[in-house]
Amino acid sequence: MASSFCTVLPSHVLARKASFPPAPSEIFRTSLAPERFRRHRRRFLQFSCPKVVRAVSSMATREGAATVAAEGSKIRVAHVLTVAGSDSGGGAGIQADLKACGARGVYCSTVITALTAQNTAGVQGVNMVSEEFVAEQLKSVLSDMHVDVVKTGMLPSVGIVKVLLHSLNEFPHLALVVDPVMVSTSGDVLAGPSILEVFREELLPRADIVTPNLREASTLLGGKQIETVADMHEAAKLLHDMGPRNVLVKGGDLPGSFDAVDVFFDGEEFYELRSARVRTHNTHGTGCTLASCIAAELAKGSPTLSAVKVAKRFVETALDYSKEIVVGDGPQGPFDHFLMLKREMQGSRKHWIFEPSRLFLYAVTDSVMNKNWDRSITDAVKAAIEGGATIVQLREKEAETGYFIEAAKSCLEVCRSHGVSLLINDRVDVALACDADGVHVGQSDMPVRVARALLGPDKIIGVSCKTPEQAHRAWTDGADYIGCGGVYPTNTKANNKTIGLDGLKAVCLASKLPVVAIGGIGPSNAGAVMEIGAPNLKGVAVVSALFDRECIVEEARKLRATLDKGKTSNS
Ligand SMILES: Nc1ncnc2c1ncn2[C@@H]1O[C@H](COP(=O)(O)OP(=O)(O)OP(=O)(O)O)[C@@H](O)[C@H]1O
Ligand SMILES: Cc1ncc(CO)c(N)n1
Ligand SMILES: [Mg+2]
Repeated sequence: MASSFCTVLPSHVLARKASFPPAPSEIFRTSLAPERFRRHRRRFLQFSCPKVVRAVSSMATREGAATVAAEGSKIRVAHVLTVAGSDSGGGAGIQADLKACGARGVYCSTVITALTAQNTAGVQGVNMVSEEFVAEQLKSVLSDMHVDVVKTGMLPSVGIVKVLLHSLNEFPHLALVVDPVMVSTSGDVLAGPSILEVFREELLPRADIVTPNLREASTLLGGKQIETVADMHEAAKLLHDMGPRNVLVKGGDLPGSFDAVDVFFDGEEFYELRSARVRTHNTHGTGCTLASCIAAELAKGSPTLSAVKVAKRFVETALDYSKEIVVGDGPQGPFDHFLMLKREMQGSRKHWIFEPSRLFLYAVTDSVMNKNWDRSITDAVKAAIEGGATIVQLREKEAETGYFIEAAKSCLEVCRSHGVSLLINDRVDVALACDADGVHVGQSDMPVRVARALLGPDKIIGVSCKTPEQAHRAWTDGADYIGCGGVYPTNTKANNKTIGLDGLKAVCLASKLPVVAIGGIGPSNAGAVMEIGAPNLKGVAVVSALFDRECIVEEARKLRATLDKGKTSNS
């Protein structure tokens, strides 16, 4: 059988590799930037079996999907090897590299050159790994794994640099990102002046990009003063003369600068990359993260300047998200690569596992009703909760997005303070923007699987179902509950088929998920609905019976009393 193998490698590697298109029915490797790959995808695919077609099609179209190759039904992922030191504090070095690659969707293997005892106060100790053992780690990884880009951080001795150069010679196709780590921001020496010569003479000429901070650029250039953006241009040019294909002089430490300015030079053009300077002490590991992100983007196939721009934006965003987090008591803290810690630490969000009993009295808001009764969404939600609602869904079909997000945030505060979950109808984007507890989708809204992929594992997803088949699908797609109806006729939804108590019962029996009944339910019939005798029917959802009434609190109390009564008589 003809075997098919295709690899998309960064454009800079393309320059070093064979021509395109490769011959069919032979093992081929080619190297294409994603733009070119997309254009040539058809030609690629005609050589490949259907499984390869599927794997390869998804890889160049999904942003951040770091697949670089398909072989039969197997998919190879973009892969960065970091050769760096460990930071016990977890903010810089190997730990930052792993997190950065993880956050950018790229696999990361590690060759550790040194162990540092380090925290937010500084570096307390360094324990170098022997040259032999660095060589052994390199051999283990490179002899077995398909690495796309090597990224270097702390290289504490000339011997270790030599060992690395030896491996790079054996694998000339590997792209190389050099972060010339020398002194930590706390002022501690991570690699002494003895390494300068081998850096200048051998490592930099091999690099696709080198990313010194101001101090490192100055040291590599024999002590040149770098105090202005103009000096950074000059330094980038002089460093480029040493042989790397591209240079990025980082200005994180540029004195008196309102922006965080980095200067990129590709040998022809200079680019000043500016971002807002985030006011924070949590900048430990920015350099390692930036270089790893660049490596990750190169591994996915980005051109170098794009990789640098994405990496810089990533660092800026992560710093902004983490500006208030506190991890240690020292002057320079780490930041959160996954943009999650702040939310967790604020303590407002409790990660409860979805508890089906929450469906008991499910209040669904309606923008038209609120307008008719001249109420804000927040006031309506407050009243429903006061009356005993156990979960709230915002169903704001007409609301403009900006207004909807603000209203949802305000409702979320109310809900959180009462331990009530808040879901958003249909609008996954709004749920994400305000960090709601989940969404409720209809059969023609965003599919549950897609919503789950966007929202992650711990958000609640409910889906409307009228039939046992839909209920089964909801389960296999990863929903948490189903909304079943309309049980009785209702004016809330035009042309909505009524399924009656029999239809509700059929869906409950077929469903492995908890069910909430909806459609024309109020205090007069809620009892009958709950009496159908399905253990997974956990509650009723109401719209008009609450929100199209003068006093929401009173109506909610009445409903709650009916439901509570049914519960006690059944137990
Ligand atoms: N406060 C800040 N706000 C925004 N961006 C910043 C800030 N500080 C640094 N950066 C950016 O972070 C990246 C890393 O630059 P920096 O000069 O901090 O590297 P570094 O000194 O090698 O970092 P470290 O040694 O702490 O890992 C650059 O793109 C820089 O512009
Ligand atoms: C291990 C290690 N590598 C790099 C840096 C630079 O931030 C650091 N502080 N520690
Ligand atoms: Mg650095």
